Amino acid sequence: MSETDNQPPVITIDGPSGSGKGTIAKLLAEKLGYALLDSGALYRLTALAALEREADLTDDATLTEIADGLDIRFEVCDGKAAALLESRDVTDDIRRERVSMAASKVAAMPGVRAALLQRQRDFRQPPGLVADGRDMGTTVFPDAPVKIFLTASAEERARRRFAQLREKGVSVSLRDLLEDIRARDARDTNRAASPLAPAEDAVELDSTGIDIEGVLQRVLQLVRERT
Ligand SMILES: Nc1ncnc2c1ncn2[C@@H]1O[C@H](COP(=O)(O)OP(=O)(O)OP(=O)(O)O)[C@@H](O)[C@H]1O
Ligand SMILES: Nc1ccn([C@H]2C[C@H](O)[C@@H](COP(=O)(O)O)O2)c(=O)n1
Repeated sequence: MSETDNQPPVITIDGPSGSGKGTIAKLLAEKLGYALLDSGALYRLTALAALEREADLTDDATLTEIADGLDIRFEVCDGKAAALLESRDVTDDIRRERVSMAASKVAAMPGVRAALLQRQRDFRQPPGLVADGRDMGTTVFPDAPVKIFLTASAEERARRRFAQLREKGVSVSLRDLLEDIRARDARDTNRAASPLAPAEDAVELDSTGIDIEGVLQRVLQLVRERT
């Protein structure tokens, strides 16, 4: 496997919300025995901390201070990954819609992104790392040997989220979910700081109509070809 400056290799998986990045990143990390970085969780934790402090979600200086001072940990509890904020298990809280929306605002702040940069790079460890997010291949790990940009149509992503929430017993309208997805896509793509975009050397993979196993097999094929 190619390594830059003797650094452990990184496989980056970027793409819009609901494209399946988190699912594929987790399966791939398990398969390869690599560490896993869910970078979105860092923005969600920052957003939750900001909401709890009733911070102004447009005030970059305040949000940057919150991101800089975040007391967070990731642990595995009963085989499940847990996110802790100030030693409280907030795994479910950071997935709530209010936090999703806040995370997308917080993530647009250049100071917040700068504050979280080194924390993300610190996840790189032997034998390797799978990192999922929006700017893993462009900004956080530009030297990654394998970069994937995973997409799916907005309608398909809304249907996936709808099924996921229905399974959890959460009642939502497909139309509202589609609107939310489009709003988050627009915010993630149009922001000035590290917008959602494929790296020049990323391989784009459209997962519309391909099941999880099918996507995983294509990604594994790419990893084999490029490492
Ligand atoms: N190829 C696929 N076919 C069908 N369902 C899928 C596929 N990939 C993922 N899913 C399902 O879609 C939902 C969203 O997937 P996931 O959370 O991995 O997306 P994501 O890109 O990480 O989203 P976010 O950026 O919002 O965290 C999950 O319920 C997952 O099981
Ligand atoms: N590298 C990243 C990761 C995430 N974000 C933003 C995008 C979302 O609005 C929010 C939560 O991410 P998710 O858990 O849905 O993947 O954080 C980002 O800007 N950069």
